[in-house]
Amino acid sequence: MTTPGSTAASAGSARLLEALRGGLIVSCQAYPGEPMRDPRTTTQVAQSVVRGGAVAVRIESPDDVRAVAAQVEAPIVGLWKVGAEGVYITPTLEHALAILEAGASIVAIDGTRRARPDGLTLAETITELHSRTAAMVMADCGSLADAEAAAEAGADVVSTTLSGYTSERQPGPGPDLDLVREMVGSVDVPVVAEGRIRTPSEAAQARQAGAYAVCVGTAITHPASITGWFREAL
Ligand SMILES: CC(=O)N[C@H](C=O)[C@@H](O)[C@H](O)[C@H](O)COP(=O)(O)O
Repeated sequence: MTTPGSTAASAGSARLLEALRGGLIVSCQAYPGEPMRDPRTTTQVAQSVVRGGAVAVRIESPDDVRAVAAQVEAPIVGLWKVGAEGVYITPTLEHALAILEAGASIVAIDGTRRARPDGLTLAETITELHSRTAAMVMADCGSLADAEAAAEAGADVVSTTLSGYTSERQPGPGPDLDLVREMVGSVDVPVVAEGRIRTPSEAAQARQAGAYAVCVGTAITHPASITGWFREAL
């Protein structure tokens, strides 16, 4: 049954999706122990990428989401990484709720078919998030089968974020454009191309492959990696 609250939530989601259509989402993340891992720095990076035309920012951890939400009007795709192996991207319902509470309007969660640490299924997690909040859920997937299962489980958006980082697909040097094409051809929710997009030309190719929006992180916001690419070329 549709309630007034759910109608308002779906109108908000439709507006948000429209704002993302064809746009660039920039992931602004610094990893534990790195010099730039500071909510104030993340906020300045987020402000800079919005100035450059990002339609949304992807921000990790409650502290960073809270800091960015206070200063940046662009929508936040929030996530919380717990560890770096297995199910580590917003692994539980509680992590997802904390990220939304901090100010994200979309929560990115592990969208693979692997067992989750809190014992909930992906479908149960998404159902709870939809019933308790007005937020949209982005499922970070590693394969076509993940994306199909995530869309079936109620994800509002699916992404290629985990391609090459689970056992299902080999990581290439660049983005997994084949997976973008496969997902676009198979699921009826928006597909975000994310992962190893290094150049404007690759971002454009992802759009041509059918991506609804394109998310770039390292190539824009991680100076240590970018410096390494240049150093290696010399
Ligand atoms: C696999 C994983 O944990 N990806 C993370 C997800 O938030 C980030 O470390 C990436 O920077 C992000 O996906 C953007 O990708 P790229 O930095 O390649 O443009």
